[in-house]
Amino acid sequence: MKIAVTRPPAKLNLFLELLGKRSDGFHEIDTVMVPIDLCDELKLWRTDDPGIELQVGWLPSIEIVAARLGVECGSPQADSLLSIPSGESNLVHRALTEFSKRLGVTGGFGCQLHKRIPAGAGMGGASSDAASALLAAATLCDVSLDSPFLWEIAASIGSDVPFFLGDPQGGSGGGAIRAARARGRGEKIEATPIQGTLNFVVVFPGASLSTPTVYGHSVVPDQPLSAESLVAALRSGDLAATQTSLSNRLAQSAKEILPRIDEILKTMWRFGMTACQLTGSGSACFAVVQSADEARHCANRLRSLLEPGAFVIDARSVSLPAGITIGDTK
Ligand SMILES: C[C@](O)(CO)[C@H](O)COP(=O)(O)OP(=O)(O)OC[C@H]1O[C@@H](n2ccc(N)nc2=O)[C@H](O)[C@@H]1O
Ligand SMILES: Nc1ncnc2c1ncn2[C@@H]1O[C@H](COP(=O)(O)OP(=O)(O)OP(=O)(O)O)[C@@H](O)[C@H]1O
Repeated sequence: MKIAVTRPPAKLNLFLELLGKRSDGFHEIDTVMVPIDLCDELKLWRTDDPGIELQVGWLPSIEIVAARLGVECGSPQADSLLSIPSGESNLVHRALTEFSKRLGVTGGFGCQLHKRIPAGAGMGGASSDAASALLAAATLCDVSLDSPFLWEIAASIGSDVPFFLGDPQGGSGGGAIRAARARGRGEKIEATPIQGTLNFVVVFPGASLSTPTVYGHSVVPDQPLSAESLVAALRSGDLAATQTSLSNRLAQSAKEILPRIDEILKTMWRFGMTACQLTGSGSACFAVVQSADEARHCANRLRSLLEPGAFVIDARSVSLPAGITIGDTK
């Protein structure tokens, strides 16, 4: 039996500006996103019976993840942070159902999803899983990875999903999941070259935020900021200019909803991580630091201060082949 194996990456928003409120209830946005080396794990195979069989778990284990977040397994706090749907409300289930319908796939799919990316963190976990499921299903069904209908399905599932399909021109074969600027409601993707690698410290404060709620509380500015200076800094590899061009218009709304975000950012600042901000609609915060060593050092110091009760990692920007590895089970 052929098994597609893939590792959906998380993302960080280095820039996010609100350009206006649309009649469909979404906001017109301008954002720059970077995939990072914090990844879920997804395996997908075809089945004779129609339907989607989805198994979900946490890595390394739900007990270890709960302990780091300082919540008791089985408690309401753990449920709100760690319960991942395995039915139709999982974006992977929705993606595979839509794919099967659009392509007229005979039979169904079996999927094993192991999570590392926190949910409600602004790191695109569910969206990335859905995009990877589409790429894996296309590979198993011999459908080209740059088929326009994959992007249509992705855009219908969520504004962040197309970013994780990768840039068809981005690599040999299926393209690459890499830094990009996204506009519209986030589904219009334009690759943004990064010179070198960015190093991050990421803090998930052990509380999830609802994307619609954060957007709903946000204010569209009269004079929106432009992403151009950040795009130029990324292209030239100018780290200082990148650090001073970070911006996220959703941060104010997220801090009002979850004041712990402001506490985390102030702590990061005090530890010398002055280029720090919220990612996406939160709740996770990140800092851009000088090197991988500094990221490891700062993460270790913050971890000893914040864990249990938060999730602290060092991470780096990545560019990943959208192509999927196909294995065979004996
Ligand atoms: C905050 C970001 O993660 C930044 O990358 C994205 O803009 C949100 O992407 P997402 O989670 O895939 O969002 P969706 O599932 O498409 O939309 C969830 C809800 O967020 C709000 N929303 C989302 C995207 C957008 N451009 N404007 C919005 O106002 C809407 O209330 C929408 O109903
Ligand atoms: N594959 C999935 N992984 C995690 N959560 C999922 C998944 N599918 C659906 N969900 C539900 O979606 C909620 C939001 O998950 P997550 O925050 O990862 O989504 P996202 O919109 O891709 O990311 P962001 O936090 O950037 O908005 C979760 O709390 C969970 O209830």
